[in-house]
Amino acid sequence: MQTLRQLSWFFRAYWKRYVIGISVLFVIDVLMLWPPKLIGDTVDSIRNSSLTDADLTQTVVILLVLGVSLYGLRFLWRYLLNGGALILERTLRERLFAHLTRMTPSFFHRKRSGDLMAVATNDIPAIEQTASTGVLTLVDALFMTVLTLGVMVTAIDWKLTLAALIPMPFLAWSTAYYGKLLHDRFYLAQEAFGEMNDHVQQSVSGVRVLRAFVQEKADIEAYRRVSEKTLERNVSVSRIDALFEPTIAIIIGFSFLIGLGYGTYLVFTSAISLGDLVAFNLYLGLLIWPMFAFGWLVNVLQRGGASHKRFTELMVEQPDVTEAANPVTSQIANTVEARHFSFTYPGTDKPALTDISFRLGEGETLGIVGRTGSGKSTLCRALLHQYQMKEQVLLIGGIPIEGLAFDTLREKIGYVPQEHLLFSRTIAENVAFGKPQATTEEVMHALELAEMKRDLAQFREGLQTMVGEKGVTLSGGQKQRISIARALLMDAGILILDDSLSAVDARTEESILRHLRQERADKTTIITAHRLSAVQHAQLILVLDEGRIVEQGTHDELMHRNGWYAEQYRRQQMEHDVAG
Ligand SMILES: Nc1ncnc2c1ncn2[C@@H]1O[C@H](COP(=O)(O)OP(=O)(O)OP(=O)(O)O)[C@@H](O)[C@H]1O
Repeated sequence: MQTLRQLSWFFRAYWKRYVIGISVLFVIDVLMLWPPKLIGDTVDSIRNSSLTDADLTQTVVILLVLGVSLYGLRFLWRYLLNGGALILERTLRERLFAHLTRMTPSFFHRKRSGDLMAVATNDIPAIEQTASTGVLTLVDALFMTVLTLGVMVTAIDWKLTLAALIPMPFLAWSTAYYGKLLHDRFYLAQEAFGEMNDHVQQSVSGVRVLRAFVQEKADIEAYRRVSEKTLERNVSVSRIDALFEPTIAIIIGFSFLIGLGYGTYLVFTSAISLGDLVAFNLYLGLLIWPMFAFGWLVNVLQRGGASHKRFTELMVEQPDVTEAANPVTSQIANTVEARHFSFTYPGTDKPALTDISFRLGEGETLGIVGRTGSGKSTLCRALLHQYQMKEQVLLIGGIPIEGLAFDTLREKIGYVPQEHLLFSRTIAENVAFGKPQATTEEVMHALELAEMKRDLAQFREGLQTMVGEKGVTLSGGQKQRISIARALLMDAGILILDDSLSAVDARTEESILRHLRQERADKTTIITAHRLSAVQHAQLILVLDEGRIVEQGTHDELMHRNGWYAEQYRRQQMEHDVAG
């Protein structure tokens, strides 16, 4: 019941649909009570030899009309109630999707993507079931039981009715008991399904690595284990499922037994007629469906409840970065500043960045270099306000980033992440992702700046070439350059290239950087790189080590300093000369 209460917002929003659907169900239930009485009376007329042709014809006509009416009405409630449940399913899915898109990276680090997908594909339909089967069984079983019992008591015999109901408390107790077990087991089964989903997702996306490391057999074995676990948990759900119906059947059987035994006695003592006994048994037959329906109701509600719990657990998660109450939305300058900025990832003890300070003027380029794991990407992501941090330490256009509207900050910064992600769409759509209204000329220009125009000529369908699963497989360098083109098309005031030139050769890197300098003369650029040639033209280069700035200055200053930068630069030049 709690699940239905939790969905009350939906029933209120679509109340007309539910009021009409439930009214139709009520009418059906009332109509269903007529045939047993008609048949009972006919039996009595046969027994008394008082049945006339006219009576029989009338009964048959009434039964036929009832049959046709029930046919139409049953279609109507199904259309209304099941249609409503499908709307609920869509609404929940849209809410979940919108919620996921608001979440910050730490959420996605904590949650497994396979499990998130399982909630969308497996739990939401279980919730949908509560709004269709759940509502139907609750309302229909309730109406049918009350109405049938009412007729049995008033039109036949109250003592017989009461006697037939003796086994019913057992039914209530057993369904409640099974229901509780089912809720817990179904929750665990859904959890295992999420885990299995996640395994498939990781194996499919990482199939190349799996093969390269000859781990197929080990992975199949690991998958077998999680699939076995899912099976075990689902079987434990099925065990309860399987107990529901036989238990209900036994209890109904007892009711029939009492009805028949005590009913026959009442016929013999002339307390009721034979026709009454026939009608009574037909009414008892009408109660079979509501009894099973109560069982299903408990089943569906418990499954829905367990799934709703999983759904809610995701929906109550709040993004750890929230927008300021009155954020700045106006135009801001392209400057970047850090004032003694330190940062520790949530859930870790060691700071990823410590006491970072620098100032970058409009039109300048900042180079960030350093050993792997020294904090370069963390600094880029911090500038994008992906994590909650101390206030007033990172400023864009002189304004602390936590005071900027999300949209203002995102429009201000173009970002090419280390892990470039292209969508299964055309090259043109991938490039114009952030600016769908871009003209073909603009897209081509961005590709030209990213040194991708020449590669495009290799593809028969040019800009319309599909990328990824359904299209061509691009090289790492090509993907990187399309990602760069995507960011360049945005023409943002600040551009962050996070190790975005690692998969292109030195000459291509050089021309891309030259294009950047020409096109973005008044705009600011931040480049992180392992190949130092990518930052040597920067006005300021920061060398990070274990999250601290250990050297800073221009290329010439750093070469003069003769530290890590100078040593790395000479080594890389030597390697380049040897390779060249
Ligand atoms: N989401 C995260 N949660 C916790 N720690 C993290 C997270 N991301 C990175 N770190 C840690 O923060 C430190 C800096 O990582 P970061 O990715 O910024 O380094 P990097 O200099 O960009 O490395 P690379 O050159 O290999 O890309 C590392 O010790 C890393 O393990």
